[in-house]
Amino acid sequence: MSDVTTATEATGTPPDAAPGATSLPVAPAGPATAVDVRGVSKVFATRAGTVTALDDIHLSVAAGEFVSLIGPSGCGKSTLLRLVADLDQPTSGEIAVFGRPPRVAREAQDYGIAFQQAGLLPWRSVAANVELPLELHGVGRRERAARAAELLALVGLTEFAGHFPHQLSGGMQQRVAIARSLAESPSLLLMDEPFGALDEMTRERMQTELVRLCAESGAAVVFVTHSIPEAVFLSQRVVVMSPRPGRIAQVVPVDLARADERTDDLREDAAFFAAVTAVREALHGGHGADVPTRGVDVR
Ligand SMILES: Nc1ncnc2c1ncn2[C@@H]1O[C@H](COP(=O)(O)OP(=O)(O)OP(=O)(O)O)[C@@H](O)[C@H]1O
Repeated sequence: MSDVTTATEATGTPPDAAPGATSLPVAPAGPATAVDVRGVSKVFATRAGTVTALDDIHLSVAAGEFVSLIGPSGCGKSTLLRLVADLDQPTSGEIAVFGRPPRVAREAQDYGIAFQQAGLLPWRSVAANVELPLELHGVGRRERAARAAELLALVGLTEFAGHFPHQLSGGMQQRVAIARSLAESPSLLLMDEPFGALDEMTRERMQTELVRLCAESGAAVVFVTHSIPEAVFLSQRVVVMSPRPGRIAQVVPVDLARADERTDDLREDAAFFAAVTAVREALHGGHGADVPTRGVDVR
């Protein structure tokens, strides 16, 4: 059974921005629920038969809330995110993004996307890739350039603005994709293992920056990860999924510091370790943390 009854009670208004932080436009006020998934199932037809990737998923993500999805490889995390992003359709059930069907939300560009594959346009420079969503929305050249410069500084790629994607490492390309997803200060970010290709130090820095940016801009985030500490550091709730057919096994609330106070010190905190343990136990279905779970990084 899906443990989602607490979903809509989630935190609403994000806290005030940290002093001295880079200022970003605040997402426009909208419906209190960013993502509403009701009884969603997804069955894929393959040559070998059917694969039930998701079974009766119920999940609500409040505006401004950070929710991570974690679970063993193949449990349907990416599929769920793709359905929310309107990259595929559910077999049954309903999804709403800020109260609208995913297709309408996609056309209105209600959300930014950063997926595993960076998906950059190879013929455009790094800066031009970051500017693309702004260009599509008719933002003027000067404003686009200023925004791209700000975002590239944020992801540590200022010196590479004029480079082309093939001249960057996989991790650097991923950072460009993250910068692009933030370009329009979306009210919702859909992120599928966006930090998977980064080295540990860059990854932690990006986590800290992301949590700060989201607190500041009021964006809700649905974040797929294989890392328990990453999920705990970033999230207000961690949704633990069970192996195929993907179901929500448990929703673990993370009661740590306010989002804009989640600094690196938190990673050493007893409350942080307690939350990591709670997620680990949920993943193992109460069987203890020494049972390996395929595809989940417990470090
Ligand atoms: N287009 C597709 N056609 C057929 N089966 C698919 C398709 N996409 C996903 N699946 C299957 O659906 C299940 C869920 O896949 P999904 O990629 O969502 O899992 P995941 O939890 O994101 O996995 P991982 O952690 O390894 O990235 C898997 O069994 C996968 O093989």
